[in-house]
Amino acid sequence: MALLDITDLQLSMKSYEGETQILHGINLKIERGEIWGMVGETGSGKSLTGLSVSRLISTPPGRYLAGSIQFQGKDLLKTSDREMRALRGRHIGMIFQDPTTNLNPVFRIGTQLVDVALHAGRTDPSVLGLSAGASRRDFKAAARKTAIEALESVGIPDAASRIDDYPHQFSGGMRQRVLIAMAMIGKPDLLIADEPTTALDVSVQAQILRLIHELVAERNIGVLLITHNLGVVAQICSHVAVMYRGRILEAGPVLDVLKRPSHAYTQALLESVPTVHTRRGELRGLSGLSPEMFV
Ligand SMILES: Nc1ncnc2c1ncn2[C@@H]1O[C@H](COP(=O)(O)OP(=O)(O)OP(=O)(O)O)[C@@H](O)[C@H]1O
Repeated sequence: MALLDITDLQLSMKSYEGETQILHGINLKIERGEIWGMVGETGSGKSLTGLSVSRLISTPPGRYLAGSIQFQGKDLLKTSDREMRALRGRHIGMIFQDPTTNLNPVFRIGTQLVDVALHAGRTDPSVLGLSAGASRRDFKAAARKTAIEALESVGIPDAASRIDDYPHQFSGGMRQRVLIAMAMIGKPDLLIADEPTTALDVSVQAQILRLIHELVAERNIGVLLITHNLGVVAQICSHVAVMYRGRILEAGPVLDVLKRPSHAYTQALLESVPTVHTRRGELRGLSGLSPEMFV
């Protein structure tokens, strides 16, 4: 059984203009230990695919027209909201783009991490090293200890005292580490990361990618990494899925797809990446390519 098995996922969204189909039959299988990069131009449906797996799309305006999302054999599209809340934060971790909007500025880092640890602990006390009968006080103490360990595991020095800082006392890279710690606190089996390094400068971006790579190797989890950046994919992904207008055009091991792209769109996408040798005016755009050329 695959860790995550998305089959023929079709999603439409309603807006004031009417209902539009956004995902046109997504198929994707992620096993433990794999880091899947999902690339594609803006609006191709990457984020809505990730949000579907986390079941964070409200229905309405969203509507699933067909398909299933099997997570460890359970169809997430048929899972109750209550069960989904328990899965998120425990079995499915999430990291989103901008750490400034995902950390609450008025609460200490520790308060926010402890909240997440307590949520995961309520679902499964073993995450905090406790049994179900543990007292409230035990839960609180264990959640704080787990929060400090989580900060240490993402490389925050002096975690035991930094945990009482406020978000503004952390740099952008450190805040993103906190969000990774938060996503990993429940010891998830699957991590969904949507543009986790886009807001960071290049050297911090590389550190964060290295950290995600290390966590995957250490904990043998599966990752869906959504990005518009092929450089990020080449750096840490084992596999890649190329999206275009709500469809996956091409998917497979990263070396195969990037070295021998079988699709004209993937080729065009690769050619559009600037290199140090690209001269001004040489950049290739993707405009003018219609989806009919590819599907
Ligand atoms: N709430 C919504 N209601 C209606 N349409 C939406 C909604 N959210 C997204 N869409 C549309 O769905 C399409 C896919 O959006 P999505 O955010 O998944 O793209 P993306 O590939 O992640 O793009 P980006 O790289 O810009 O984040 C877009 O055309 C977008 O306009």
